[in-house]
Amino acid sequence: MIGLGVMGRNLLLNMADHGFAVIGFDKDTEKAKALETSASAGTRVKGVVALEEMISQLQRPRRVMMLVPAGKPVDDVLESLKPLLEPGDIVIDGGNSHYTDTLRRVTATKEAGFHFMGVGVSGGEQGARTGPSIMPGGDQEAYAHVKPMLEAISAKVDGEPCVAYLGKGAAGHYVKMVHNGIEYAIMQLISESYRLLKAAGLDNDQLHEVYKKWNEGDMQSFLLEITADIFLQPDDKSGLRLIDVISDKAGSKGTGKWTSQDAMDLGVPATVIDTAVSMRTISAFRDERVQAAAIYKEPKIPVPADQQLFISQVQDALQFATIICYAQGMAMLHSASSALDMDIPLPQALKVWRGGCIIRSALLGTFYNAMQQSPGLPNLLLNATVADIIKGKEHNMRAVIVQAAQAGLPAAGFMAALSYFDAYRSEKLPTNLVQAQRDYFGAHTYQRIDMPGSFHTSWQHH
Ligand SMILES: NC(=O)C1=CN([C@@H]2O[C@H](COP(=O)(O)OP(=O)(O)OC[C@H]3O[C@@H](n4cnc5c(N)ncnc54)[C@H](OP(=O)(O)O)[C@@H]3O)[C@@H](O)[C@H]2O)C=CC1
Ligand SMILES: O=C(CO)[C@H](O)[C@H](O)COP(=O)(O)O
Repeated sequence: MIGLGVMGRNLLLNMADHGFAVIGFDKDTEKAKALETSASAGTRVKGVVALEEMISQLQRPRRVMMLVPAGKPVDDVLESLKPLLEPGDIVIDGGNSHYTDTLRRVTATKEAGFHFMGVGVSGGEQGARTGPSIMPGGDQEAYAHVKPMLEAISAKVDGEPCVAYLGKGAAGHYVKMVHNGIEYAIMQLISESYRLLKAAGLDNDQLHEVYKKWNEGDMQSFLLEITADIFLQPDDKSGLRLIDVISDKAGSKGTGKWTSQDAMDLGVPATVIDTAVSMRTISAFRDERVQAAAIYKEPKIPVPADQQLFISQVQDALQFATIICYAQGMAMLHSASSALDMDIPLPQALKVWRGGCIIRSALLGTFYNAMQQSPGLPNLLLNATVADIIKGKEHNMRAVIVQAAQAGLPAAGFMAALSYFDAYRSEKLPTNLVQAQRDYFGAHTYQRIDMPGSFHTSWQHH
């Protein structure tokens, strides 16, 4: 393992726990030593400070994994490995690399004679240590060599490993990118639900109870579970709850933005993901928001007095919108699979996400069944079971948006989800007017509903 940070160190110790003899490389002697001291008793873990020493001790074909920051560090590691590797050796990039970088590296390393695989890993620190969700793609021959180990260290759901071969080329990193886009979107929706519930008067203890209860039902998910926990965390510096002293400026490393950018390139609407990315961006404009808050006062319409009813409406709205996030992400994978020649097995991607990863949720079982029934399904919203859930939540979704809009509470993610739904389920959209406008000013032509072909009109000024 190259890169003994949060993910690399924990994943390596996980491998050791499953009986594999492992070596970790770090330039820093202390970090290399710390790896050995943190290993479980009886495991075979070695920390080294020279890459040559690590490579020379590996069995052939050598299996080298890196978990370093995306971008230049991955290229640097590859450069330093090149003179040390032999034909047939396997290099795995387990980080959040952009899939186009992975494609470039696959080609470059093939010329050098060794295998390069992009493998998405999700689960954070704890998941890496005890069982992450793993998304491999690319070279099938190389995958056969690492499959037993990846299956051993992955999370398990109903005894099945949360790892599967997810397609050609950079499919592993592509699926991980979309996973992160969905992650951004669901986190945004949960944060909006938090804002709405706070406006209805809930304190941190009540918020904890609400999210805990939601997490016990059919909405069960990792993100709801940690959300419930967050409201109870005390702050040792202020004596307040930690959530109340955390700045509202949210950071990001880019995978959500990449998902949105790629959705645009593919021509697949991923509006909740786009909104989540934009909302993180607007969160960074703190100074301007403070100025704007002084100019534009919140409307004086409170959210309704019936707190229990409102909580149940928000619960339904959150589930409705969360389903839309998965539907948009899966529609993207459906399209990318053929457009980018990756042959992504969509049911397998859902199966891999059922455990270990940040977006794991009880809903994944329903989605997996939907995709198993019809693997070519372009959108989860077209599945009958999913449609029944959506129809059951639709009324409350609308009710929450009306109340959020009247109270002046930001709920862009919820609104994006409903707007997408309303457009997707519309047999007729008003975009006939857009076509007329394009032809009017730019002679871009239009199609008619009553006969085939392209038409242009010399539009009259009236
Ligand atoms: N943290 C998370 O929850 C998740 C992270 N990821 C992805 O996994 C990758 C690693 O993330 P994470 O473990 O959190 O990051 P960390 O910053 O914790 O660790 C990165 C490690 O890479 C090492 N490193 C950096 N540059 C080089 C280099 N050129 N050569 C050798 N080693 C290098 C660092 O060493 P040093 O400290 O000495 O510089 C450090 O040990 C990233 O791509 C990240 O996006 C994926 C899933 C979840
Ligand atoms: O890949 C992950 C989880 O699946 C990482 O935690 C990722 O870094 C989160 O993205 P960001 O830092 O942009 O919020």
